[in-house]
Amino acid sequence: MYVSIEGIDTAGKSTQLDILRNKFPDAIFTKEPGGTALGIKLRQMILNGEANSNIAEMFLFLADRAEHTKEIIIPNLDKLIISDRSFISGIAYALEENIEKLIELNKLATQNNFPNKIILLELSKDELINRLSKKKNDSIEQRGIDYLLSIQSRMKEVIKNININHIIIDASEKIEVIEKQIEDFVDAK
Ligand SMILES: Nc1ncnc2c1ncn2[C@@H]1O[C@H](COP(=O)(O)OP(=O)(O)O)[C@@H](O)[C@H]1O
Ligand SMILES: Cc1cn([C@H]2C[C@H](O)[C@@H](COP(=O)(O)OP(=O)(O)O)O2)c(=O)[nH]c1=O
Repeated sequence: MYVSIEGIDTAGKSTQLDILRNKFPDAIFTKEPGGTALGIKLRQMILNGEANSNIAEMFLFLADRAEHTKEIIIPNLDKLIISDRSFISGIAYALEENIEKLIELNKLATQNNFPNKIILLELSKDELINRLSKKKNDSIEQRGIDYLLSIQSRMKEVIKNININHIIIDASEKIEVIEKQIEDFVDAK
């Protein structure tokens, strides 16, 4: 089963994934971008802001996703896969582009391998401001609060309209409360 944890920067994905590694020791843990050797190079280029074109940046993420799908997702579909981000981020962060067109591009990149379950960690504006203030912001995070909140809204729009089993969790809940909700959702048939 392929599960994706989604959420804007600082939503708490890495924190939950560190806990999930102990709960699901046999699962394959991965991420986008950067889940493959090629993806690591692509992620570095992107986060260093090397793409001047937003469309070029989008295609770099699609290339990461295509490589991730071939190298990690498809070979492990018989196991539990838990990924830090997926095509949902790909659609949500490409703010200027049409969602339907992006779904088609992501179907191509993933060879129609979308997650079976999606977990969205949803942040309030105040909590986002609080958390971003505590870290060095990369080129995407430097685009600001309203940019990230509009991405979060777009994530919710895509998740609610695409027919994939999902849960939306309040990311400002206590870490252990979020953990329990995630584990129950992943364990549910
Ligand atoms: N439930 C939570 N409550 C309060 N702070 C949290 C919670 N989850 C994560 N954090 C903190 O928020 C920051 C971002 O968490 P992180 O897991 O790195 O987010 P992401 O991987 O989504 O960018 C970290 O400082 C982390 O300790
Ligand atoms: C997967 C993906 C991520 N992104 C963004 C989300 C993050 O800002 C950045 C990835 O940085 P990363 O540090 O890997 O994620 P996070 O900050 O959540 O730990 O790229 C896209 O713009 N498009 C995509 O397709």
